[in-house]
Amino acid sequence: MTPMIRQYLEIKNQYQDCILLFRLGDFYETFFEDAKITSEALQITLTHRNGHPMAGIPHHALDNYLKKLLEQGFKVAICDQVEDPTTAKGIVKREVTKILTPGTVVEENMIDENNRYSLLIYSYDNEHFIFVIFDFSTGEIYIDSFEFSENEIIDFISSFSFVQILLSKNLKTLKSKIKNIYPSLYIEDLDEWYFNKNFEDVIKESYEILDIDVLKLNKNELLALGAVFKYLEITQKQKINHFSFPKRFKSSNNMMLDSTTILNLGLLPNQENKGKTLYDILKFTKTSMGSRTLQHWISKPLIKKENIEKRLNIIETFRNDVLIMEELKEYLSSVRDIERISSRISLFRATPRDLTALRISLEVLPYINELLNLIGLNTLEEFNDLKQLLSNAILEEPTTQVGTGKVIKKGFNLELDRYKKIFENSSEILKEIELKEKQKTGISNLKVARNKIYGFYIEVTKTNINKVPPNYIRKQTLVNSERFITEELRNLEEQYSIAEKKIEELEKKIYNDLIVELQNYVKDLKILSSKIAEIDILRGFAEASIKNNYIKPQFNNENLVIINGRHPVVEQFTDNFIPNNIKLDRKKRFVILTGPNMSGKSTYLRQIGIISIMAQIGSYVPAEYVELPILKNIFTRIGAKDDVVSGKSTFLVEMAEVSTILNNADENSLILLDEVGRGTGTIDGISVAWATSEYIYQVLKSYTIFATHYMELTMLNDFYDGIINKRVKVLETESGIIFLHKIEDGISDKSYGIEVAKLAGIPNEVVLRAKEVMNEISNKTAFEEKLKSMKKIKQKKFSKNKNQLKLF
Ligand SMILES: Nc1ncnc2c1ncn2[C@@H]1O[C@H](COP(=O)(O)OP(=O)(O)OP(=O)(O)O)[C@@H](O)[C@H]1O
Repeated sequence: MTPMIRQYLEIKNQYQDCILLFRLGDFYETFFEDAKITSEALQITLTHRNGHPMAGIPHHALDNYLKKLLEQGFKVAICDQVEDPTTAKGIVKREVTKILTPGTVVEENMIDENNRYSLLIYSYDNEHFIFVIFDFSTGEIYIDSFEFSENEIIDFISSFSFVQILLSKNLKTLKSKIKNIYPSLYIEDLDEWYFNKNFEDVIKESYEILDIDVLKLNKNELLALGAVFKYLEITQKQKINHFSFPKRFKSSNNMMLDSTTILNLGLLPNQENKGKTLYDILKFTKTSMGSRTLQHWISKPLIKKENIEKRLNIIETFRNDVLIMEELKEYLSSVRDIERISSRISLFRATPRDLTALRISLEVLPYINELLNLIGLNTLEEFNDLKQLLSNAILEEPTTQVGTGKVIKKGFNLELDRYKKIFENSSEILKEIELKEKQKTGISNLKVARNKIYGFYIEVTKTNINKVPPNYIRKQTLVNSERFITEELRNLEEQYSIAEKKIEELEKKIYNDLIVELQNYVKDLKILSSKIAEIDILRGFAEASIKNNYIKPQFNNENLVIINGRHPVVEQFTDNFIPNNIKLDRKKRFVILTGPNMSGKSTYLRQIGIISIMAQIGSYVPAEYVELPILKNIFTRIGAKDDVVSGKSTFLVEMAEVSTILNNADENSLILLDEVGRGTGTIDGISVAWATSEYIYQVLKSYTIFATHYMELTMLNDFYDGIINKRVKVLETESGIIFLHKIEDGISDKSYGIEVAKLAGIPNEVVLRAKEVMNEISNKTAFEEKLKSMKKIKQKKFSKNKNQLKLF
């Protein structure tokens, strides 16, 4: 075994769960089992060295390959040479300098603008769970305690696109469940010691605070938070200082929408609905910070009137000055991802290009401020010192490689400038020597040049070789020429290589010192980022409101009124969208909506939910007039979906969703129900739907829209004044039915199922036969009898069980 392989094995032994990329010359090599895995994962050649399997990637292409390895769920350790190979005695010293997992990538070329959330789950008893969600690339962190079942945890996971999950080691069954459902998601379990020792110190150091009480977390939450920082310190091999204080999921300032509602209402994009969500419609943002924050805003609408109105008023200000709004858009387009750049500064991972991007971003701030000033909005801090520092220190277009002398600007460090000067007139020196040698030797095509490997040389073509003087020392033979060196060139070379080394050393040191200085600005830069995000989003809301003809909503305690409301997404994809109204108040608060399939019930239902959410994130809304109560929550039960993965039937999923609603909604909630009870037999279905409606109406007193095919439910109106019936208008013509998509008071007289089947292209013979069958089995008198018997059901009085578990 060679000493190098021995060194490799020693290091690999400490990083057994990682693919170890071992720096060897210009390559990162993998050996043994790692080589087999990497060659397959990266589609690179598997070779052999002294009989050992080996596969390598060129060092300059590292990021590219790393990205692929991380996407496939590997943990990667980068092992670098930590001393200069030219001066090393014996084998070069190597150390692991970085461990990467999908949740710890921050490099600009490896990630897109979206958040990269990791989730840590900690439980001391398998009943109480602490969740920490963090984005290492931006420094955001959220924490809270939940009493979830494993299935609820899985639901929670499915509502976020996590890039990595960390679990305390005792959660074995949960780990295998998650692994089964998300085989390519990166999951790691953490030993017990992560959660029991030194948590206070690591948290205090990370936040630079003296007292952890300021975080207002309980002991178990602190343990979980401590584990996150320990994990990051160990993998990143450095202190972690760029996180903001943890926020709670459950906040008195925000509505917490559950994953079902986000999905049902099409609020945020996922693989299937990309381009057709509320986010896509409202995304007029120009900065990455704005786009990410917009997603947060949508998933957590505000519940305090003054906060909502503050946003709406800023939109109004922008709308009043469209020119300023447009100009601001241009400036915002030049603002780069300051939030992530500052994270990278804090982690010593900022590239020279990051610093240029930061400078360019800061340079537009005065222009942005000028505009904000003109319309009376708060201006941003301009960071003049920082801007000056960056502009003095970094070249306009630096290279990515620090140490090449092409990063630090002239004038920033005199010593560096002195060494760089040697190279400045090198081409003239070469020309001088060349001329001198030509004259001396009489070789007219003699060339003097320098390259990285051989240094200075004199090149003479083979035809002139007999004219070469004796002081020329042969260095290299090429096909048509020979290269020589002289004493003079050798001395020069020495000077140059000393200068080159010095430049490398100095530039790296200067750059590093600069980063340390820039770290002082990170906290304030994060505040700047969030302010820019806010301006960016609100400017975008203003633009969206003009482009799509939205109006400013109003708020009150009683009425939910939408006049000529539209579905903001469907209207974009429909030629002639028909607007609709709704008028509810604290008394008339429950709508039973009937109408054929495809007539527009779901669209109507959803548009009421979406308009409420738009209003509460502070956006203008698609309608002619909107007056809303401030909702504390929105619950939805829409569409039938099987949960194949956890083996639950459609009906069970549906009932679980209804149960969450019944346990959590109240008079400040909006409930949207579409076809509850459909997954079971008709009689059961009607009964469950009936009882559910009564409970919501009497006990919860939530604003509710219930779309249904069960005509029987329209009878609820006979029992309760506040339950009203609405239907979708349908035009019957000779050639079939036409959906008018207009919602009006009343009960749908027919379900038009056969007409819809015809529209869908069911063969005519089948349609005709269905009509025959229907005439046989539908018996009008029987239906009327059934309705009468419904009237005999006694009005049930419910009382609320106060001890219900609240999820959010
Ligand atoms: N107000 C409207 N104006 C114009 N077109 C509409 C409107 N509402 C719905 N539509 C069109 O009708 C289609 C069906 O609407 P939707 O899914 O809401 O019907 P539905 O009654 O809920 O049907 P199902 O009961 O089968 O779920 C939509 O995709 C849309 O193209």
